[in-house]
Amino acid sequence: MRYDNYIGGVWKKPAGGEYTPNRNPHDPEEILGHFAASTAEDVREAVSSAKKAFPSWKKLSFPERAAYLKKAAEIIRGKAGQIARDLTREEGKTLVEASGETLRAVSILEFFASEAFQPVGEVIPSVSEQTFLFTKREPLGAVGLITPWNFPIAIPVWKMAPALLYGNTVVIKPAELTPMSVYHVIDAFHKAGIPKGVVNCVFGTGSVVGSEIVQNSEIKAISFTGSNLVGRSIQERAAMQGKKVQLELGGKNPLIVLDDADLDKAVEIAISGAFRSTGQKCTATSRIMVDAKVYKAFRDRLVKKTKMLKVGNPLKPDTFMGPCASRGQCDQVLEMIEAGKKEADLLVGGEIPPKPELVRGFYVQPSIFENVPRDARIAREEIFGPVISLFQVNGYDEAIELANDTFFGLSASICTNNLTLARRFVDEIEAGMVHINSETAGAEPQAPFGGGKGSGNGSREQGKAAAEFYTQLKTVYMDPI
Ligand SMILES: NC(=O)c1ccc[n+]([C@@H]2O[C@H](COP(=O)([O-])OP(=O)(O)OC[C@H]3O[C@@H](n4cnc5c(N)ncnc54)[C@H](O)[C@@H]3O)[C@@H](O)[C@H]2O)c1
Ligand SMILES: O=CCCC(=O)C(=O)O
Repeated sequence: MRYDNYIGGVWKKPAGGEYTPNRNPHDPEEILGHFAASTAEDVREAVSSAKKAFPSWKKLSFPERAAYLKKAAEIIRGKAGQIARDLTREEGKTLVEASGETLRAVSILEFFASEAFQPVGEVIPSVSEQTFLFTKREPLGAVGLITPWNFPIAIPVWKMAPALLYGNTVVIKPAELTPMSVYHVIDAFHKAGIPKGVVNCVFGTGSVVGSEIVQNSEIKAISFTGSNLVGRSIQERAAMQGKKVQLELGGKNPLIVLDDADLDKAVEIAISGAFRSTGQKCTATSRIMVDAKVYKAFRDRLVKKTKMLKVGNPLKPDTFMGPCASRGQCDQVLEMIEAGKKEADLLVGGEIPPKPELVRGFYVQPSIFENVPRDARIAREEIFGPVISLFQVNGYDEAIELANDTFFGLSASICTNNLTLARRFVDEIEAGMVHINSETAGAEPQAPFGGGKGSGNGSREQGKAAAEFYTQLKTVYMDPI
């Protein structure tokens, strides 16, 4: 089946008439559908339809706009089973995770719909007793949303929901690898009766569709999640035009295990944080610093549990870890593992799983290295795959110093019962999101999401923080005549 762009409230064929197959990473022979391979002309049409729809969308009340979010949430919930299956088939994460992500998209829509009933702006005391001084938040206009493949429904929704609630119109470009999940979201908004032009979706490549969104002067702001390289180039291009930009980039997230930690719990936290979604989360655990007093006990339990993880077809209920999302991603992970073998000691994994039923898919074993030098590539570069580097440290001070010795600053975790050290960790770790006795991955829609250092540009998504990006403040001095 062919899937077209959604522009001005209708499904439209791409100007060039070209389509790209969407393949299942478990078995790339299986094609989910053919998606529009759009041109810059398609983007310009989408932007002009978003621009046209903006004045009347902006005029609706918050609850009126929120009603469309609520309706779209109901529609997605109603077919969550089918959407999750498609998500697994196009991205490769397990069905359990895909179902969780689909329902998370529903929660995000519901959260932002509920924000319609929260105060926006503030009343400020004026020096004049006559003056009513207040701020209001106004939408920016047509905004461009560029999303990655690793959370193919949650990330698009966590950008669309606040953008729309605060009165912006949207042009979204999903990742080439995972267009189906966004198709389901757009279809839900269409069925919810969203006014024409408020939501527009253009499928296609970053270099054509993404680039046109970035450079189009009618796009007032860009929210981007993806790689560092692309994000920084978007920032540069957008800055030249004075556009607002939000960047969510990579991570190299540390987990510290102190000598008083519950080791079984710490192992669970490490495995879930590092290997779920095949390690393809910006928040995945990738470096683990373990106190020397418990290093051997922790390492042995971690390796034993990792050997027991079931890697395989992500649609099967007993599978723990599916394939990488693409051949390119898999090759990149294998290349980093090969680099690791030269730099450190491999404890487990390190290969393509030797199972005949997996040879067509993009599979790699969950892998753990130890004796990793701190300047090794596997210690410094984002791998975006199921690979852990273990470090033996002497106490908290060495652990925190090593944890902070990275270009990135997205998420971090510590396992300890020591309140004093947990508190120090909160203050001293250079990360946007901090976990005590829970894994580095995971996010709730009502809390701000984002990182510092190389992981972004300081902007935060979700929660009340989302309003900062999708609105501008207007300060009003109101006096009687
Ligand atoms: N911090 C976060 O919240 C977060 C979340 C998910 C993924 N990521 C990061 O994303 C990366 C993996 O995702 P990816 O491979 O999809 O990243 P990517 O940067 O290649 O692509 C992200 C999006 O940008 C588009 N794009 C590519 N080139 C473009 C260009 N020149 N102009 C405009 N758009 C362009 C792509 O088509 C895609 O839609 C990882 O590095 C990961 O850490 C970060
Ligand atoms: O990959 C980035 C998003 C991470 C996330 O949503 C999670 O950890 O749950």
